[in-house]
Amino acid sequence: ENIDLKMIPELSKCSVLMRERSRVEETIYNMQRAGPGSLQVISDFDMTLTRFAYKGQRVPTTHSKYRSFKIKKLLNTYYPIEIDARLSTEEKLPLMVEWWTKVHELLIEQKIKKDMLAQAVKESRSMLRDGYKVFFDLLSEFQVPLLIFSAGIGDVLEEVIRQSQVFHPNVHIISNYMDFDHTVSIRASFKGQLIHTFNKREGALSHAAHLTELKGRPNVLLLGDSLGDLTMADGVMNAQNILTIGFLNDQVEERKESYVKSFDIVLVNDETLEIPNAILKNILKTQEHTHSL
Ligand SMILES: Nc1ccn([C@@H]2O[C@H](COP(=O)(O)O)[C@@H](O)[C@H]2O)c(=O)n1
Repeated sequence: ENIDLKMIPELSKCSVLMRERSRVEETIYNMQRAGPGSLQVISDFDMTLTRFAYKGQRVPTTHSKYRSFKIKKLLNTYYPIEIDARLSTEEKLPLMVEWWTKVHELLIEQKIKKDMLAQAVKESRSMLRDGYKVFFDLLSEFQVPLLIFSAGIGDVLEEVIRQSQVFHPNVHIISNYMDFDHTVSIRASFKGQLIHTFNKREGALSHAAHLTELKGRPNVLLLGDSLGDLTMADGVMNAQNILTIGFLNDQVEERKESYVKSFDIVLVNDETLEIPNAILKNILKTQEHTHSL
């Protein structure tokens, strides 16, 4: 027994691609039956919860809030490598570590002050995707944990969602955090193990797997914009139903095939959270699960 996807008319839009429609139907149906208590949402941040572009211009990522000429130069060198469909993940890995390490060093050199962070975010052009409020508020209302798993900068990410007034208690974050040292001079280094686009599996196993708030929730809605994001649910114990949604923001023709092969639902050049919201409303607002109790 499956749900009828006509119940979610948004999925018929031409920007929505599905490899196996019946699998999507079955997974949403299973999630609906199991109800909110079985669900967790795991999402990437930059270019997944935030917009990729606005009015033809790239929206800054958490790293680029502190944009300097050198950081921009690194972005121009390494971002094309990150999204190059002709390179394997193995080939990209050392280059990603190199990129993140260099940028973190540059950020440390900038001697960022913790109390200047809020102002920096306020002045930046950071933008969550349209529909973000519905997304965050809905998950909060139904007490569904949202794990934001980001290779960006945690302190900046937190400030973006705080200023957007959606940093609800059900939000949990795994990211790269700056280590502010207030005792000597205010100086920043980074805490813990580096997270980049293609090592999220390690973070999922070492951190996400131990978050008590996520335990006993075998159904996962996963949102990402990179193939590396697909490993974010690898730490989920006894997973039952995983529905993956991939935002294909850039290099669309070159990457379409691999995205459709890898994600259950692919959203092409969609700057909104309309589709995840429609699916969540269907899963959470249906009365089905109450009948099955
Ligand atoms: N110096 C850098 C390094 C990375 N990025 C981009 O940020 C994204 C990582 O954050 P997620 O929340 O998406 O995990 C990554 O995809 C890079 O493109 C950057 O802008 N500058």
